[in-house]
Amino acid sequence: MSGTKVAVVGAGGRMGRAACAAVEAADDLELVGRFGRTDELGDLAGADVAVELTVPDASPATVAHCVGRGVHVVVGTSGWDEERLGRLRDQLEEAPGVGVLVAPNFAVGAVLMMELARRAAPFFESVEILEMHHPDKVDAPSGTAARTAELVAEARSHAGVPPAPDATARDPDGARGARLHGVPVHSVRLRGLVAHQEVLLGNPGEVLTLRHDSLERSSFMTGVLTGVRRVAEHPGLTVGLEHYLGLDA
Ligand SMILES: NC(=O)C1=CN([C@@H]2O[C@H](COP(=O)(O)OP(=O)(O)OC[C@H]3O[C@@H](n4cnc5c(N)ncnc54)[C@H](OP(=O)(O)O)[C@@H]3O)[C@@H](O)[C@H]2O)C=CC1
Ligand SMILES: O=C(O)C1=N[C@H](C(=O)O)C[C@H](O)C1
Repeated sequence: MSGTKVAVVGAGGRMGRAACAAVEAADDLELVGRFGRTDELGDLAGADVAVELTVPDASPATVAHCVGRGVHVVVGTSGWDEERLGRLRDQLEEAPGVGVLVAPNFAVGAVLMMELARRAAPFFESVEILEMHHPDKVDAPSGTAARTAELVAEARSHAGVPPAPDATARDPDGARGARLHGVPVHSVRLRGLVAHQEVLLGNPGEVLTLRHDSLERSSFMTGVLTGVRRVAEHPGLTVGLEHYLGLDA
């Protein structure tokens, strides 16, 4: 069955294998290429869309190669900070019609958790993020936690919320976690876990906990396929699957 031609880069990895299987199972998509670390990307086997699921060190060059060949890209790899996104935006200006989706998290529940955190953040004195992943993950904090911190910080700044109270005066071992956009982020790596996050929001006398659990990688596949099907309709750079789901209204 032919349809949108899809190549998966990072095809041998945990996510890459799941993405190949999901594309193969979809009647409207055709898996034309599986690329690993040592493969020449070339013309991406004639793909219309590449799904990029590698490692943060390799992702920018891989995506740049695809865009240079006029291939739309759905990027799941973490590590896309503002500097990397800025370089990609510049490249996309020279590639009109090419779409790139950078999705910090493809799970619908995680996208909703981030959106709910953004909305709730201005109503609470304190916000902290706890992200928990399998111990084979190479980067910390997770891309999801980084994006959540950014959204939370933007919402609080826009609403004029003061910094969260914190009397800590001595923390020689960094027990208070990393600070991303001023939001404390705590990373756990534990055998048995897949991908989990809690956003803790506190006020006097109350705590709201927003929690999402990806219990298996199938949780990401609906989002991957949505990205593949829609990326050509969104030329330029889109950050976050919410923009393809109508959640940005
Ligand atoms: N957005 C989302 O919803 C999700 C994002 N992720 C992210 O996706 C990425 C991949 O995760 P995961 O599958 O668990 O990781 P894995 O380590 O299982 O897979 C990464 C794969 O990329 C390959 N690779 C490394 N460099 C290159 C390269 N230059 N070209 C082609 N392939 C390359 C690796 O090959 P080799 O084995 O030879 O090194 C490996 O097969 C991570 O950044 C992770 O954070 C994960 C889950 C969900
Ligand atoms: O490496 C993972 O597993 C995951 N990576 C992404 C991230 O860094 O946020 C998405 C999800 O958390 C799983």
